[in-house]
Amino acid sequence: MPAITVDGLTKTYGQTLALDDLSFEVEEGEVFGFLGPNGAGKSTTINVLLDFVRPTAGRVEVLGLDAQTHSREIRSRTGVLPEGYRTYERLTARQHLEFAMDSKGVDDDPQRLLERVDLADAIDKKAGGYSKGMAQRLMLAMALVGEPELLILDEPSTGLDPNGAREMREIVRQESERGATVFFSSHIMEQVEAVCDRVGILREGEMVAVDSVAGLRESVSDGTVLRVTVDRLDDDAIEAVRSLPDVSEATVESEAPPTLAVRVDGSKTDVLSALENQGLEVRDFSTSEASLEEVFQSYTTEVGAR
Ligand SMILES: Nc1ncnc2c1ncn2[C@@H]1O[C@H](COP(=O)(O)OP(=O)(O)OP(=O)(O)O)[C@@H](O)[C@H]1O
Repeated sequence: MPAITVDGLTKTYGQTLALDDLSFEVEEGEVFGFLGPNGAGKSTTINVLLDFVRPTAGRVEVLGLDAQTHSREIRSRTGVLPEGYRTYERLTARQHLEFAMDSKGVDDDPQRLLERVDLADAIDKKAGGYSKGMAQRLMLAMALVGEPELLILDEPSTGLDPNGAREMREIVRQESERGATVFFSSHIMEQVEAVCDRVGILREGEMVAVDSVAGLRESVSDGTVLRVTVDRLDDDAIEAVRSLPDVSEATVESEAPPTLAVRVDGSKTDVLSALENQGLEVRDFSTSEASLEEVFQSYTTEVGAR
């Protein structure tokens, strides 16, 4: 049984089509990264999973239960870090966790939970004095209460410094080892690389790719990127490269030294020949695997859209 099933999910807000016939599954025990640029529909999807938002059409199941008719049970078995959630200024970390335990009807150890997120020192301090990163750590600890079967984290690295982001990844890994399914959204590709079994890329309410990070790289990397330094830049030469059948993209990467970045699926020599045939001198070239940023761009920008 998948931990999450989204089938033909559509959500409109007035004239805005936030989700457009979206379908995907997250397997039990999987760490699934849900990626997409701002406004792609990530939070809307998460809000439907938790029944904070009602779908316009489609079916959504979480832990095998209908998200609308069984939202209470789903929430009691799920740890959630919602986007834009605010802490209560006058409550301490301990009180926040006690509140989370009460509302879930479970027992847990606030000290142990706060140690995991490196906030144990602040256990009896009021959240009003917390930095953004501390508040985010506290909210993560609240999501971990009661060893949930499923963790749904909306942009969990928001407000965290690089150390905090690393610790967050470590916690995701530990939770996964314990057997939990983890579903988290991000608009930063690099954050998902280290921890995700699979990644889904959302664009304008549609899933444009679902695969492992390696699989995504490969799919773009028909997308090996060839970097060619030439003696000068020339529009006709760039056009000639673009028109080659194996080239999906050719852009000017730098003016000095004049360098082109060419995404090429087949023969690289064809690219070099095309430039030379246009009277350019090739001074240097190198190839590289598609970076994660390029993968993300390739799937989510107008120009690079596949
Ligand atoms: N309550 C709402 N009322 C009207 N429009 C909304 C509402 N919530 C979201 N939208 C619109 O739905 C679309 C998807 O938004 P959503 O917040 O789900 O995207 P997101 O991928 O989570 O973005 P971000 O990375 O910026 O958080 C956007 O066009 C947004 O403006």
